[in-house]
Parts: sequence; structure tokens; C-alpha cells
Amino acid sequence: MASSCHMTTIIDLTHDGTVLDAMESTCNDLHACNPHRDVLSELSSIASMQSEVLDTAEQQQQKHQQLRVYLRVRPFSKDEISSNEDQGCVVLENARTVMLHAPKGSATMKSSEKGVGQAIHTFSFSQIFGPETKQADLFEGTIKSQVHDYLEGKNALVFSYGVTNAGKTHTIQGSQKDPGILPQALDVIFRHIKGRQYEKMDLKPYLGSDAQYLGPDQVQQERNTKAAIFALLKEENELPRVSRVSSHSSSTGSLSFSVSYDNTVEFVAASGDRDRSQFALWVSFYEIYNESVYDLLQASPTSKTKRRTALRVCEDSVGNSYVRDLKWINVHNSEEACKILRVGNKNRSAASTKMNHSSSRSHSIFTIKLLRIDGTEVQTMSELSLCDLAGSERCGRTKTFGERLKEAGNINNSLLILGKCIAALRSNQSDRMKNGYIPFRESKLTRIFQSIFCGKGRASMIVNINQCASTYDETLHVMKFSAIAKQVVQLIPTKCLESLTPRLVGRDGKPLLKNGVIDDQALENYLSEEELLDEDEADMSILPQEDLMNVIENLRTKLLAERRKNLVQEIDIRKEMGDAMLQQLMESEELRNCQVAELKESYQEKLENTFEMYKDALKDHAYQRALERVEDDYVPLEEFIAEQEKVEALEQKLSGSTVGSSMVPTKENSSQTESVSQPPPVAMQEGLTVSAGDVLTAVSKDAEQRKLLLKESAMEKLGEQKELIVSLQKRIAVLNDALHEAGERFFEKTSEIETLHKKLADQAHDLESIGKGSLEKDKELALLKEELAKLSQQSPVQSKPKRGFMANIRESVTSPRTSTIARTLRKSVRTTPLLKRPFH
Ligand SMILES: Nc1ncnc2c1ncn2[C@@H]1O[C@H](COP(=O)(O)OP(=O)(O)OP(=O)(O)O)[C@@H](O)[C@H]1O
Repeated sequence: MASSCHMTTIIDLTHDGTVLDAMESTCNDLHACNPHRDVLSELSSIASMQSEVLDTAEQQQQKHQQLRVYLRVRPFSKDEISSNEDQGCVVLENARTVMLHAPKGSATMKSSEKGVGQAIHTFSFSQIFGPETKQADLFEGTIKSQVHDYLEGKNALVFSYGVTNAGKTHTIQGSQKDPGILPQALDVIFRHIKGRQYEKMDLKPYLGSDAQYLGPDQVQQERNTKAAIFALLKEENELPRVSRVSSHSSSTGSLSFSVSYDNTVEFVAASGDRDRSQFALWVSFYEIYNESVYDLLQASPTSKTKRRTALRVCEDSVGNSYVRDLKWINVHNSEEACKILRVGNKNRSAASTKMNHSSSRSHSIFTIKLLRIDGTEVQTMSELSLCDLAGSERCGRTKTFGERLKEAGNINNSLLILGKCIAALRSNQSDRMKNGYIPFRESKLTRIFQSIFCGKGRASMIVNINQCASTYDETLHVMKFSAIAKQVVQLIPTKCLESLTPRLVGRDGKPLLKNGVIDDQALENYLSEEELLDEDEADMSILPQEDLMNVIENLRTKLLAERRKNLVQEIDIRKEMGDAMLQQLMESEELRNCQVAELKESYQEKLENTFEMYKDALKDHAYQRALERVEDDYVPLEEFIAEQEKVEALEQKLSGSTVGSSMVPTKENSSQTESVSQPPPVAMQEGLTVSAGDVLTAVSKDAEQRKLLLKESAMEKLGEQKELIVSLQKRIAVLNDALHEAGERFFEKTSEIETLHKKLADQAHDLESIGKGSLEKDKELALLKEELAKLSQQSPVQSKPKRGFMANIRESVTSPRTSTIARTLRKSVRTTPLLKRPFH
């Protein structure tokens, strides 16, 4: 089997020894499949810190306070079984360990087959709840202790996390027969405060952690608001009822909860010493969609054009975040609370339908604030929030575009920031010296629950998964995220509870209560929330003036320091950027110079070669011409020497005959003489009477003359050749100049050619559009022709003039255009090879 040859990753975060390796492998795998790589670097750092063994007492305590992360596995639906989703991907090893086997075809399996990542992963949780787990058991095993702490005045936050359709809402809200942890918690709370309810409705949660005293008119206003909200359900004519026989039940209208959980007795017993206290319960229900907060108790506008009002997240004077203008409704029993839940669900689905998005794309938060009141004094105020997170699937899978992409981005972003905060918290906790930045303010979700993560309450997470093979990769991603979340240790200082005592504030920022008695003067000065809230972000106006001045002074100092820091940073950045730009400019300048030099060199070489070629050609030509001229009159030297020798021989012969007797030339001799010296001496022709001495003299004179003639002609030719050479040299110089000039012109022409290239491209483009236009015109013409043909058929009398008309159209529409195009085409055809011809 393929999976057997792949390595198994054990991510057992409860055993210190294995943590390091496990986290590292988690991070590696996340790198392979998770787009949020920056979180992962932070997560890797957690892994390294985990290597420290938790064995001191303090660390042991921390271990107990680790963020509790539970796993709930949803059972298969019938459809899923029939579509072969059950491929044994999720195997529960024991109550704390689960093994994930990548199915065939999943990205994880493909990666592991390529040698990246593993096909089998093991994860451990605080507790695992299998598919058969009952809702009551889940409540018992998960948030029961948190609800207990809540009743004692501590804050609690529960996240329900997982991909869409994994069972998050089922876990929180449940169904009619199977109520989730929220109705069960409400049931427990109301059973706890039964008979001790503060009925007056005049003490209400205010800002982040304070309480507000309401005047009679304001109380009336609260009643009206509550009635108006409940009225939204009246049309459905469902009366919620709580029936408790052997089990406890509550209703949310269409959701009629039957709560079988019955462990509230222990809570009541535990708080027996506080019997004198009374309790007021206020609830709110809101959602965070696309990084905007919307009150789910505010009916969404019916008009399509009207938008829902987004609420602002603010901080009070002690840094507690709260949603400004959020509706808080005083509820007296589970039914009322569940009605609120139902109204919220209704508004949520109405808004999502109107906006054309699935409600699972928003985070919904149901908050219950419990005020413990002694007389007229609010002793404690605790908060229980149940947060049903949006589906955790990523963009790639959902194939989102436009608004959906933004939405998916925001969902992923808030979950990413949640992950970042968790990682940063863990990192800071591991290294006491470290005080790293925790990006709470980067998403609405983390900003609202910042105080809980910072020790003002306990958080837990219920991770929901389905076992479907088709969603395996997403499920693995969810598991890895939760493995990291489980590493967060929540340090909750015991002193923190004292600071939770809510204050009632007046106009001057002083508490309305003095020693447990309402200060009438302060009450008179009491301003409405609207008047107090000048600032959007932090409601500083509720502070005493002195404190306010201090705060302002502090802020001013901080601002100055921050500005200075910014200025220095800006200067540094500017300098850095300037240097970088200068460097870049210099580099590009150098590159350009090199290119120019190279180009110059290559052209110079080409020019020199061309020049040499021309020079050689000219020399050759000049030489040939000179040779041609000389050839006509040229007497070869050998011939000349042979002639001279003959003359000399003749001279010798003649001198011989002068010494002996008078020489009578024989026929032979005369013919010899004739052949040797031409023309023969006149005396010889005249008769044999001429003496030999005279003949000799005449012959030698003739030879002398011939010599002189030859010499003169040779000298003449030499002079001519010299002149020719000089003139050729001059011509070469002229040609040199011309070549230089040609070189320069070549550069000019090259740039011109480039421009022409561009023009040509433009013209080709124009031509194309003209061509298109021409086609259209042709079509029109064809239509016209058709119409004309039809018309001519209809009225034969007019056929002659129509033909002429058509011919005109053809001539005026077709010919000029065709000729223009043809001309342009011809031109471009002629131009192209010219431009392409290389320069020699
Ligand atoms: N433990 C369970 N037992 C039986 N049915 C369950 C369980 N968990 C979920 N379901 C059913 O599975 C379906 C999907 O559950 P649910 O709507 O809670 O998923 P979800 O994660 O909240 O989805 P979304 O993100 O779309 O809100 C519902 O029909 C629900 O009734």
C-alpha cells in the first residue's frame, strides 16, 4: 500500500520530548500547503522553544493553563457514505490522539508520493470527541468548567473552528433535539441564578468592562427595544417554552432545545455563600463579515440599496475592546436568550441572502454578560462569548473572484491573525525576556478578544472536522492550526479579577458609586454615552481631568518620540533608496558605455576593413591601368638586349671588313643586315659603291638614335607612371575622406532605419486596421450589390442607370482603397528588404 511506505508524523504536543520534531514537521508541511507562510516562520520559532522541558512548578502550572483545544469529529451523513467519502481518513487512536491518513488523489498524498511531506499525521488534543458523542457529553467535557468559572466572575471565550460543514454551528447552537453548548450553558446559568435575578433592568454593561446606571426613561427604552426585537418573531407564532421533567429543555423558536444536562446543582452549591447577590444577564449577538462588525439584533434594511450599519470597535480607558453601539438585551430566562439567538440567526441569514453570500463566511459571536449586583453596586461582571468562526477553507479551494476573493481574504486574514496572535503569545511565553509584538489590532476578531488572550479570561477551542476524503487537505490544515493553538499557555493572574469590578462613571469621570451608595451629584452630571464618546477609538473622556492631562502628556511624548523615530527611519530609507538608485544608475551608465564602446569598435573594424578593401581595389585598378598604358609601347628588356647584341655583332663584322678589303655584301649578308637593322641605311640601298666604314657609322648612329629613343620613351613612361601614382594617391586620400564621411552617414542612416522600422510597424498596424475596414466595406459593398441586383430585377427599366451607379460605387469605393492599399503594400514590400540589408 502506498501509505505504508510513507513516514508518519507524530504531533503529540502534550509530551515534551516529541514536541520539537512534531512542530517542525508541522511547519514544514504547512509551508508546503499553506499560503500564509509568514505565520509559519513564527511557528517554527515556537517549535524550537518547546524543547525546554517543562518541569518547574511554575511551568507545571502553565501546563495546566494551556489553551484547551478539543476535537470533535462529525459523523458521516447518508449522502457522504453513498458518495464514497468514507475512506478511513480519520482514525481515533484514543481519547487524546487521532491519526489522519491521506486518501488517494488528495494533495497531501500527491506531495508525499513526490517525497514532500507525509501521508500519515498524528495529532493530540486536550480531548477528542468521536462521531457518536452526545451534545451533553461534549458540554460536560469542554466548557462546563469555563461556565463554572464564569459564574464565579471570570471571563470565558469559546471558539468553534473548522471548515464549512464540519459541524461548528451544530456544536455551538445544535438542533431542536440536540442543543449545542450555548443553550446548555444558558440553561446552566439561569438555573444558577434562579430566584436571584435582578429585575430592575437599570444596570447595564457599559463600554468594555464597566456598568451603566440607567434612568427610568432609559429603562423604558430598553424594554421597548427588547419588545421590538421579540416582535420580529411573533409572526412565526411560536411560543418558546422551557419544560423540565427529567431533563431540562429550552427553546429558540424553530430550535426547541431539550437540555438533558443536569449538573448545575454543583454550581449553585458552590456559590451558596453569595446568596445575597443578585444577577442580571445581558446578551448581544453580532457578526464579523469582511472585517466589518454588524449587530445581528438590528434588523437588516429591507431596501436593496440600503446597507447595514457597520459598528466600530473601540477601547475603553483600561484598554478593553468593545463594539460601540452594539445592542445589549436584558434576558430573564433561557427562552428569552434563545429568542435573541433566533432573531440574530434570522437577521444573519436575511443579510447573507441579500448580500448573496453564505452565512458560514462570517464569524458570529454570541456574548452573555453576567452582572453580580449587591444592593445597588455591581460587584463583578463576567463575560462568556461563543464564537462560531467562518469556514477555514482557503482561496485556492473555493476558487473565488472579486468580492468573494476579498471576503475569502478577510476570513483567511482574521484566522491568520488569530493564528499569528496565538503563535506570538506562545513565543512570548516561552521566552520571558522576549516581548514580541502580538498583532491583535490587525483583525477585528483578535482585537475584540485581545483582553481574554492577555489574561482577562480563559479561552478554549473546539475544532470540528468531518471525515470526508474530498475535504482531507483542508481538514489537515485545520488540524495543524489547532496543534499550534494548543501550545498557547494562558496566564491568568488571580489579581486580575479585582480589576474586573465594573465602574459606574459620570460626567467628570468619577465613579457614580461612593462606598456602595449612588452619588446623586455625580448622577446628575451623568452624561449619555454619546456625549462621552468624542473619540472613536479610546473613550478617554471618562477619565478625570488630571489623568487626562497625564495621558495627553504621555501621548505627546510618545508621539514626539515616534515622530523622531519615523524621521530617522525615513532619512535612512531615503538615503538607502538614494544610494541604491545611484548605484543602479552608475551600473546602467557603465553598461551603456560598454555597449557604445563595443559598437564603436565593431563599426570601426568594419570601416577599416571596408577602407582596406577599397584601397586594395584602387591599387589593383591603378596598376592594371598603368600596365595597360605601358603595354602598348613597351619593349621587353630581353628584346632590347638581343637587339643591342645584334648591333654589336654587326659592328664587329663591319670593323673586320674595314681592316681586310672593301667588303661587298653578299645576298646573304644583305639579307642579314636588313633583318638586323631596320630601316637599312640609305647609302646601302643606293648601291655597292658605299664604303663599309660609312655603313658602320650609319648603323651605329642608328643604334645610338634607337637607344636614345628607347631611353626617352622609357623615361617618359616612368614620369607618366609617377604622375599616375601621385594622382592615385590623391584619389585614395579623397576616397578615404569619402569613406569617413560614409561611416558617419552610416550611423545617421542606422538611426534613420530604426525610426523607419518603427514607422513601418505603425504603418503595418494601420494597414491591418485599414484591411479590416476594407473587409467590412467589402461586405457592405456586397450587400449593396445584392440590394442593387434585387432592385434591378424588380424594375428592369431602371437597370441601365443602376448598373452605372453600381459601377460608380465600385469605382469610388473599391478602386481607390485597393490602389492605396496596394501602393502601401508595394511600398512596404520594397522598403522591408532595404531595411534588412546589412551594412558592409
Ligand atoms: N455531531 C454531529 N452529529 C450529527 N449531525 C451533525 C453533527 N455535526 C454536524 N452535523 C450536521 O452536519 C451539517 C453541517 O453542520 P453545521 O452546519 O454545524 O456545519 P458548519 O461547520 O457550521 O457549517 P458552516 O460553516 O456552513 O456554518 C448539519 O446538517 C448538522 O446538523
